[in-house]
Amino acid sequence: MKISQADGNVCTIIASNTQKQKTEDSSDSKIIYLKGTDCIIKSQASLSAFTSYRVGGSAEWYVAPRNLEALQASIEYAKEHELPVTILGGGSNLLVSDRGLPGLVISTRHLRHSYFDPQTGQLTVAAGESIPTLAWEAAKLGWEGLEWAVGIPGTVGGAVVMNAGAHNSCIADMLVSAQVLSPDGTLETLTRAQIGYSYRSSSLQSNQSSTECGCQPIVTQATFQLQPGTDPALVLAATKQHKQHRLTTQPYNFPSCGSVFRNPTPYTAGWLIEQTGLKGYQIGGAQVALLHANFIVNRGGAKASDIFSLIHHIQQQVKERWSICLQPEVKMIGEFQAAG
Ligand SMILES: Cc1cc2nc3c(=O)[nH]c(=O)nc-3n(C[C@H](O)[C@H](O)[C@H](O)COP(=O)(O)OP(=O)(O)OC[C@H]3O[C@@H](n4cnc5c(N)ncnc54)[C@H](O)[C@@H]3O)c2cc1C
Ligand SMILES: NC(=O)C1=CN([C@@H]2O[C@H](COP(=O)(O)OP(=O)(O)OC[C@H]3O[C@@H](n4cnc5c(N)ncnc54)[C@H](OP(=O)(O)O)[C@@H]3O)[C@@H](O)[C@H]2O)C=CC1
Ligand SMILES: C=C(O[C@H]1[C@H](O)[C@@H](CO)O[C@H](OP(=O)(O)OP(=O)(O)OC[C@H]2O[C@@H](n3ccc(=O)[nH]c3=O)[C@H](O)[C@@H]2O)[C@@H]1NC(C)=O)C(=O)O
Repeated sequence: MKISQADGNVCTIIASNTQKQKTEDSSDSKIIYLKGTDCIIKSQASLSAFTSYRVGGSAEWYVAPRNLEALQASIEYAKEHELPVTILGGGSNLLVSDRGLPGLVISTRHLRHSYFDPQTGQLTVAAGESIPTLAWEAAKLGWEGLEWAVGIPGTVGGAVVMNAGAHNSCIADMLVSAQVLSPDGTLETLTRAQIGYSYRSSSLQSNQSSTECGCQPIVTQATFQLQPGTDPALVLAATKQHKQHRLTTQPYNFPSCGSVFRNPTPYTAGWLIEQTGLKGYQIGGAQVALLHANFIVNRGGAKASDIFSLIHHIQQQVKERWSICLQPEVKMIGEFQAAG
């Protein structure tokens, strides 16, 4: 991002009676420093680099707070300016519109800390920590419980909200509690039972990612119950096996969001899509993966609209052939134009 220093266009705006923010303008971007924090809010920040599909337009405003205070200040800023808020974790389950997102996108990727408590076997981690990194760290310590999670390239927050899972395990199996920042600004600790989990679903998932003037509950931290005390070599071996299985059954060589659709019991989406003859089917740069039909991969230069159109094409074809409506697991956010 270019910031024009030459025109010296630095101004101060009053966001509330008590808080001042400084802004620097340039022709194509603007930066706002939130007073009392090390937080910078940028305008027109491209989101494609922050999503695993590598597509999508820009956030009207973007911030990546490094601590709870900065997160709260960001939310206050959004409220004061009546900006809708979208929460971005690792962006590995998101399809962001080519037109970008209005309002403030809050990335949790800089909310970092982790503590493995050997007394309790509990792992307490901030929302922005990487799930696969934690899985490898736990394995190296000889702690069992997260072997299945390698290869899921998301954050703790995203995994808690999505109830990420693989190989017959999921986050709900090991979550003790999650710390959540509510839209009214209060912090509360929710137990697994309070979160209400089911397959790839939780009560923390909002219907819309961008909510009007305010935001969805934000997971700031989670505690998982693991089992310490195993020979690290054994846990590492199991973890490597899971990763290897993924590499042979799922396409990791092109950008994707993992499974596009939830599995409709008693079928699997991949099987249904393959049996419908759609493997390899392509719209623009978006393709039904050859290795796994429930993955759509960006073969290069795909637009979000290509992926969106392909999702709809798959749904239509599978409905026609099997009378089954595939439900997307991927969260589509921003404006999309349904095909006629
Ligand atoms: C190659 C590949 C393999 C994958 N394999 C699997 C798999 O095996 N199993 C599986 O379950 N998933 C898998 N996924 C999908 C994805 O990684 C998971 O859904 C993951 O949990 C998403 O986490 P994230 O941090 O990237 O969330 P994002 O994609 O950033 O966000 C997902 C949703 O959660 C919300 N959100 C994110 N963080 C927070 C927070 N802190 N507070 C509140 N809301 C939040 C967002 O607003 C959004 O609605 C895969 C993806 C890829 C690319
Ligand atoms: N198709 C897609 O759209 C995308 C796929 N991916 C894939 O998702 C997976 C997860 O990605 P990513 O989040 O980068 O996590 P990785 O699993 O690649 O790495 C996470 C951490 O774990 C460590 N680690 C990795 N392998 C081992 C090992 N064998 N032994 C010990 N430590 C290890 C890494 O250390 P070190 O840094 O030392 O290697 C790193 O710190 C990867 O397979 C990646 O290729 C990721 C993003 C998008
Ligand atoms: C990747 C994700 O999660 C994955 C998770 O990694 C894996 C491993 O546990 O199991 C689920 O996939 P999946 O049900 O497709 O698992 P797989 O073992 O690959 O396939 C299931 C069955 O479908 C068949 N299959 C799969 C792909 C395909 O193109 N054709 C096909 O016929 C397989 O032969 C197998 O009999 C999760 N997907 C869902 C929607 O539940 C994700 O959620 O993003």
